[in-house]
Amino acid sequence: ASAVSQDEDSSSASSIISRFRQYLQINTAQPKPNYHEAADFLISQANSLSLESQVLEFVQGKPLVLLKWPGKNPALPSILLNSHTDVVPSEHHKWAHPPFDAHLDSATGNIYARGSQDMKCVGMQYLEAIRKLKASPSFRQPLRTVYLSFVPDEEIGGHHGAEMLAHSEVFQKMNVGVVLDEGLASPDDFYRVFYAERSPMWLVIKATGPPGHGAKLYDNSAMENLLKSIESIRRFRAAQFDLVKSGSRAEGEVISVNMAFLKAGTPSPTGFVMNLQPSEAQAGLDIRVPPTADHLSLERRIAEEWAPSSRNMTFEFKQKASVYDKFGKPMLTAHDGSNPWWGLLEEAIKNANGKVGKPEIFPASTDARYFREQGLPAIGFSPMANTPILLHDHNEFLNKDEYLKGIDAYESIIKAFASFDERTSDDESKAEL
Ligand code: MET
Ligand SMILES: [Zn+2]
Ligand SMILES: [Zn+2]
Repeated sequence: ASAVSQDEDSSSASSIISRFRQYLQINTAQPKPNYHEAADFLISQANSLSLESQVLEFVQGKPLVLLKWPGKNPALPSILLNSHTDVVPSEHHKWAHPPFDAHLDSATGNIYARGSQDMKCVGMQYLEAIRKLKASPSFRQPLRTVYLSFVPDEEIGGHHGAEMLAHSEVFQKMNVGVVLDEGLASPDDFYRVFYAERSPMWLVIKATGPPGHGAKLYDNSAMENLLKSIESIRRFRAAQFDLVKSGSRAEGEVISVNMAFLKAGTPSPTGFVMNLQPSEAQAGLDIRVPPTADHLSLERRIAEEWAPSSRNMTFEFKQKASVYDKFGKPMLTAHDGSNPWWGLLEEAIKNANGKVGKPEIFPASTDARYFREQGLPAIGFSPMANTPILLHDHNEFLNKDEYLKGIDAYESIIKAFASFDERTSDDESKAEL
């Protein structure tokens, strides 16, 4: 076939979908993601698009793929399109289609795969949007440099991925002006856009107490001590949830607390010993804290009510992110006239026939916090309208037409961002230095 027909072929909807499915079929599930296969695939995509590429391995075995589309004016702050390559584990047997088959349902057009929403869709959509822009006669080269980062380990905290990137010398040199990262699907036809996120706090509380006969009623057992905490945590959780149920707060505006595990008991070959009260009991809690919440009072509550030493309890944070950036300000990206990127994004989405919802706080956590921490504006956006929210759930899917529409949205956004010619006052002060 001639070069031209090959080009036409690579831009056809079916080849776009097949590349998406190929990426989805790479098993990058935690805790043993196949990162090298994903990196090889991404580099091959970059080569087919003539993008510059490098693999950063801040931690061995955890490649971070960084792609560059150089702009005409490299002095202007660049655009960073971020996505993570890992996905959460799945209970394979509970899925209608195996999570790494990327099964395409011919009747509905739904593509079933772990990562179809979170967030291999976004990573591939960036690339497909660039493919379209490169092929479009009215836009061949961006004014600003566009970077794409495909980072490892987001699902386990991002410490060996985005966090190290954001602290690296490479990142300094990239002179990033704005970051795009993941958002959430929306069941209605409005895309969701996020200007902040809740900080993760993964807490393990542990109770100890004297062991005893299973028939004895006594005070201060480990189980009793832990249950008192759990009662208190449940009251707090219910009060926060009530604010959401009554409509007075959005999901991202309250502190959520959910139990991730309970661990106690003395194992026996048939299960657990029944007539022995254990001397230790633990609970793991996934807590999410809005950037404007009073996190000091939450920490006091943890120390005084949820794990008081007076009740023989201790606690440990498995993950605890700051709610402040490096200037000591809560991590909130401006979403008014003071941030030109916000208006550009909304307008670009509308130009691609998309509807945009009200700016929200992302209820979970993303790598965007590492960029916001550096004082950069970061916007959470995954173009998935008319889609049930299935991240981390069974049968995660994305419809192929919705995926294709998302590429149009990014084409419009990347074009607008990369062409944006006005220096913000911040850029000017940087340029003076
Ligand atoms: C604790 S890092 C965040 C991991 C994942 N994105 C979550 O929100 O659960
Ligand atoms: Zn994600
Ligand atoms: Zn996730």
